Amino acid sequence: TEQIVNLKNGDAEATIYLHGATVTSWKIKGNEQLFVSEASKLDGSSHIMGGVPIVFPKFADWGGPDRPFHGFARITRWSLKNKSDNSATFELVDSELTRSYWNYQFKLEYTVNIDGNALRSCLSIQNPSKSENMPFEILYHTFIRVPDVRNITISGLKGLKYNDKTRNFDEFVENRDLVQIQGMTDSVYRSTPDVHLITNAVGGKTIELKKSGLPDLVVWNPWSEASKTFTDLKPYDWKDYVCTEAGSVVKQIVIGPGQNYVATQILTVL
Ligand SMILES: O=P(O)(O)OC[C@H]1O[C@@H](O)[C@H](O)[C@@H](O)[C@@H]1O
Repeated sequence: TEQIVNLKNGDAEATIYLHGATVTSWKIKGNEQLFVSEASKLDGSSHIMGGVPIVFPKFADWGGPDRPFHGFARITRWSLKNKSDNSATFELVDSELTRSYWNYQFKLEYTVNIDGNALRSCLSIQNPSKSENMPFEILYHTFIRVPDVRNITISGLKGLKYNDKTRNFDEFVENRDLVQIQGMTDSVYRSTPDVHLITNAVGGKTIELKKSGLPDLVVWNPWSEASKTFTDLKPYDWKDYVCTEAGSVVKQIVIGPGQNYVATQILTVL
């Protein structure tokens, strides 16, 4: 059976694993824009450490070791529904396994499309139940490849509240115009604007992250010490990426019977 899907459109290429529907490669003129650790498992035995994993239906811990951290969508094989040269649509529906973690019916439809300098990810989250509301969290766990994480900046966060997981999850207000990564960073910013710019990405370029249906932004980099605690990271990987994770994780989204919710991310190399 097929493990990966390849897309091509002019100068752009992308690869998506059916495992987790994780985009693992996005190249413009041969230049890789995403980071995947060489230590990552790619055989379906764990989530992929890099690319764009999808976090659903819960961000982070959600009750004991039985429930997979960051949800089950990134560790489940999705099915391929449609494919053209430049786009592919994947689907994930509830199963006995997903209901054992989370007892809801659901259908996720995920379309990835490459066009010019843009990678578009569009998720439709559907509640097929006739009677039950469906509460969930959703997040694109994007690993942006960078030459040196110490030189990047992230715009659009000044004045916003965030919870800092490296400091007891306490709440702070961001006072920097441009956020830099100068140590271990694990911040959950809430209600952020729909556009953020990440500077000094591959080739010194700026990446625009545009989101809709995704109010929050998590910024994560483990830095050198914490890196060692991840078996799926190499010791120096932390320098080569920043995670800018567009999501709805502070407040759960609740959709009624028969409703759906659309969450979109567009990354563009400017
Ligand atoms: O190793 P994982 O499960 O992909 O998680 C990586 C990181 O993901 C981030 O989203 C979290 O904020 C971090 O706390 C976490 O360490």
